[in-house]
Amino acid sequence: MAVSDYQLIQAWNQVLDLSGVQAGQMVSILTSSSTHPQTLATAKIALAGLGANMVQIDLPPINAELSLSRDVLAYLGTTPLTGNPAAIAALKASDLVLDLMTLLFSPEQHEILQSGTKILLAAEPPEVLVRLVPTLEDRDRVLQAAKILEGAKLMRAVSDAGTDLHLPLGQYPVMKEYGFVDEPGRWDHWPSGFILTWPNEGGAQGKIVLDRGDILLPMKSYVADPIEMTVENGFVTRIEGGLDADLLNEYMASFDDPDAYAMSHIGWGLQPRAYWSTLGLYDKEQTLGMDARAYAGNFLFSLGPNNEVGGSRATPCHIDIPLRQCTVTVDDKTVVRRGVVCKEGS
Ligand SMILES: O=c1ccc(O)c[nH]1
Repeated sequence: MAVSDYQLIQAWNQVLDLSGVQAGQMVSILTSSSTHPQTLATAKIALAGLGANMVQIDLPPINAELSLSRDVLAYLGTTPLTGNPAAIAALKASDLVLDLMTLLFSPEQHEILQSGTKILLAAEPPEVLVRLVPTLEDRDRVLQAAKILEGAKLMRAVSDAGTDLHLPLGQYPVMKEYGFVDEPGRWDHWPSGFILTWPNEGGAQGKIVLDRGDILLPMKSYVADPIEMTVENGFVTRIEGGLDADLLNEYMASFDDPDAYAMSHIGWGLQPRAYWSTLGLYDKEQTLGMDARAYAGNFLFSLGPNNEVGGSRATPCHIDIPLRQCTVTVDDKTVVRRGVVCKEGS
């Protein structure tokens, strides 16, 4: 429901403070046609109140003729920044980029981060931003989980529905999403609150069963009939089930890209203020579904790109699938038991 400008300015103040924004620092606001006007207007007021130096870079939307979905997280890789050296130069010259457009998983994002610039993505609607405004406790929770995941050799996910997934680790770094950018060169997403990494190339093996009620993104649907995925040597080789499986198969086949079936990021949700049920309360185009990705106790796996962590796969097809009721272990620690986050990875 509607958020007052005052409330959203307060939320921006909290996020910018946690992100260490100082008076005089250079902040670029990256926008496009999908940018929410209230999010933009209140960001500018909060930045002015901090005495930050700001510029807005507005870019035309792209990929409309290529993407079957209007969701900005559905079709990745090329972005309105691709091939725009003037805009990239401005962002690299900034201390912080507020990405109200969505650069996720793009080569340009890497280039900008490597210059030391921080990037904070904020594309959910104002009421979700306000409800899930990040806190230091959110960061602590994610950093605790990162301590367990960093250096680990194996993640496993099992469920009564039949999931039994073996995910060797070590090749890729851990990504911590807690909603603000407190170090140079860091990317984060407000709202979030989850931990992720990638399985070793070709290492993921086993079976994933999407049970009734599990979520498909960007479809933004709750699975009605179970979908069974076979994972062999890091790729999903079979997707079987009923109508949901048929819909997913057609959508993924439309990319005509074998990399779309590669295992992408894996991890679990840690955000207590996010809910599995929220997705059902929004029109599909009103949210990216970050509640679904972040709710505490999900096992979130993804298909498609791994360029985010230096891999070679930049497929535009990106599917995020948070599962309920899974038990997730990292080496000998249980981090989620039947959909409930364990304290300290007991
Ligand atoms: O914040 C995000 C959003 C989508 C995704 O796949 C990962 N992290």
